[in-house]
Amino acid sequence: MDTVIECSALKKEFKINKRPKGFLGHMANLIVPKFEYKQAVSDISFRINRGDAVGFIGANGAGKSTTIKMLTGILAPTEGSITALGVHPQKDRKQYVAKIGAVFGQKSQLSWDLPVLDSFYLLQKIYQIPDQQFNQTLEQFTDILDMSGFIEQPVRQLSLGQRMRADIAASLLHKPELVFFDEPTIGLDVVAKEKIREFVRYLNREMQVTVIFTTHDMQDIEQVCQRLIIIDKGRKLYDGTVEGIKSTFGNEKKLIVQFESPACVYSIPGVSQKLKPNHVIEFSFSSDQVAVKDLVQALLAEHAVLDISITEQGIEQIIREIYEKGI
Ligand SMILES: Nc1ncnc2c1ncn2[C@@H]1O[C@H](COP(=O)(O)OP(=O)(O)OP(=O)(O)O)[C@@H](O)[C@H]1O
Repeated sequence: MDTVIECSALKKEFKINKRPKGFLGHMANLIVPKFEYKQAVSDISFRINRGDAVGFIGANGAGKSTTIKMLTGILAPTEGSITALGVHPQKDRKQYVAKIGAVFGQKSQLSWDLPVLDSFYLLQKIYQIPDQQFNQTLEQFTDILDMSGFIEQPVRQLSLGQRMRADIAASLLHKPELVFFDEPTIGLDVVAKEKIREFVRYLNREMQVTVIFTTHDMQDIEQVCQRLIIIDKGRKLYDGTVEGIKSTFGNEKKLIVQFESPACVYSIPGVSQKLKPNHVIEFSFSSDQVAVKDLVQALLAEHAVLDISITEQGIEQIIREIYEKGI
């Protein structure tokens, strides 16, 4: 398989100036500055193949942005190695940036006061995109990203959703093979998020662009990515399919039963009970250990039941528990 990114034992340490408090401390710091070291990424290795759509997730401060910055060549790793698209992202920066795209949800690459289209023309010059290719790509993106209504407006007048679509188009005009999306759906409403996901899916599946996607929204992951890398405190916690994480960790089920009258259900092995108002009991169990059918049959045999519903752990809940308890 064609490897697009290979990184090995990546480590990033930030040197932080530790300023003592007060005027004297400030003066002392000028003469003998004191530093401390912050380990943002401790040991991360993975390989990404052409055509992959990889969700790169972790709790706040886990080291996602730092890793993405190393992969895009913005930051140099303290230790470890990266080869991406056959080159060294930092040493061969010029060659590398011509082949990659990066979309940062928190930061626009468009000029605030210029109409969107003018920023696009500027990028055409920077990337030296031939007119015919540029016009064709622009027409295609204007259509798919529904930009015709605002493409001539200055960026500062756009809504967040419009700005994000324009930013995505801007980062793709030079037809990169590999695109990094760093929280592209942050702050968007459900419809706007859906449009972005649809477009990234199209990019990955129809245009075979390799996608690395960081987000805190698990719907992004479920709808866009096949593979998931979870990092925690600068280390890789999980690397596998999205389906795999659901089948491995998503066995927890809840059966919510409303009884006709206050019910006392005997303890059932492997099942925990929580009493709720209106004669409702919530039974929690692992589908590995207890079959739903057996549990329902046992309850119906002994009690008059008004209503039954069952809930499964969604990916959101699975990931929350992994962040809280580890793997
Ligand atoms: N330039 C920097 N100088 C010092 N420390 C930094 C710097 N950049 C990041 N860090 C620290 O490194 C750790 C990892 O930060 P990073 O931004 O990579 O996390 P993240 O997973 O992207 O978090 P979030 O989801 O909140 O964006 C944090 O503790 C952060 O404070």
